[in-house]
Amino acid sequence: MALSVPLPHRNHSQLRASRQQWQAVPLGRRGRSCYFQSNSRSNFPPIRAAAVEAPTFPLFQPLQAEESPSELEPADPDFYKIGFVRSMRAYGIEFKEGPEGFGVYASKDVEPLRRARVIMEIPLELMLTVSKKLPWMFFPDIIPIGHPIFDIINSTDPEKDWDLRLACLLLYAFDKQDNFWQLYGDFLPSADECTSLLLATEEDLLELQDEALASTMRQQQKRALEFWEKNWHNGVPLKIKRLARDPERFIWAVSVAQSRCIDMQMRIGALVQDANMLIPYADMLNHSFQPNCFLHWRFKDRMLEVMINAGQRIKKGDEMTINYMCGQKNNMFMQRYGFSSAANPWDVIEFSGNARIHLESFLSAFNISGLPQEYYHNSMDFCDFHILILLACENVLSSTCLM
Ligand SMILES: C[S@@+](CC[C@H](N)C(=O)[O-])C[C@H]1O[C@@H](n2cnc3c(N)ncnc32)[C@H](O)[C@@H]1O
Repeated sequence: MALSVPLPHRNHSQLRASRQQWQAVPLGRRGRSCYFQSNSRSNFPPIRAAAVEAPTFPLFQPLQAEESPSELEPADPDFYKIGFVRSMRAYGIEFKEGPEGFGVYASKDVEPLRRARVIMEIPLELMLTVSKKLPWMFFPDIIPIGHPIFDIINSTDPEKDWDLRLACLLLYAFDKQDNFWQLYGDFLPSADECTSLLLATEEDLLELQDEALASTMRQQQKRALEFWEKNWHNGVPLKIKRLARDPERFIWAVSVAQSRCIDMQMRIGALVQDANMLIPYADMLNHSFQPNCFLHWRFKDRMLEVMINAGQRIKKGDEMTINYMCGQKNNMFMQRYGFSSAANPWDVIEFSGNARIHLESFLSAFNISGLPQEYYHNSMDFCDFHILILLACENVLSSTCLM
């Protein structure tokens, strides 16, 4: 898809206003402190595009400054407590909430080590897991045999409907007495806080100014709505009805599934299965194209570990991040997570003209002493414009250029 980066500028205040209808969904982040009450929920822009106004040539604009630590609020102590009593462990990190929702931050300096270092341990029992292929396997096995939610899950398309299955499991977990997710659900973003475009109104979608993306999202909304209508009709038993009394609740659950699911392999006995997982606490890690952390299974102890990349120096207050999707353009990030990034190295500007930029001038502006051979145009003095745009991204500069 010939999508340019950044995505077109959007008017967030208009978007917020048009999202009010979704606020009826009951779940919301518990213990939201005075900071948020006084600043209102509109601290969460509903849809985040990478775009900022770009009146001048974007190559020479500095990247936007990081969120200032002073805007972050510590997570409610209950957020830790509910996990700690179930053997979730966190080392040298803290969870904080800011205008862009929750994130994970270093609570102390970390010197670079030759080996990766653990910052979170999350027991398998706390995760919600559905195998990717038939026969559907759930872990933990919370659905009793014969429960009608299993028939609903069974009616999904094995190839395409992973998000609907996970949403059903999540809604079931919220309803199950004493299930961990009843407590953890209080810390998930509510419908007006969630950036997923599944929750966007038609007005929001029109403002995307990306007809292909808007049309994909309309189809996804229709698919989720039709699924709810088919399975939550008047005749269903109360134990199904109460899981999602209205379509908004179901579509919210699908958006949580889409924006928080991690695809991993899990091992049950000798069997290794591809699975879709909702992993509490690890799902508070935000995305970066230059992540300082990664996820790692310790099968023996049925633990998922979040680890700091080997050799990484981390300063107290730094955000810990993982890479959600490698090699995907911004339209995919918007579709799945509701944000895009000007720093996405996989999004190139399609440039159809034959303009070239004088290489010497460009290189000296960036203090670069040379480029790999394949980046040069026919003549050694000029370089394609789109290559220069790419090189302006920090990622590419650090990995390809001889600075
Ligand atoms: C897995 S959750 C991460 C935790 C999330 N911040 C929260 O408050 O629950 C993914 C969501 O976080 C937000 N997010 C993560 N990384 C981001 C980034 N680099 N830029 C903007 N939003 C991001 C988006 O709303 C995305 O849908």
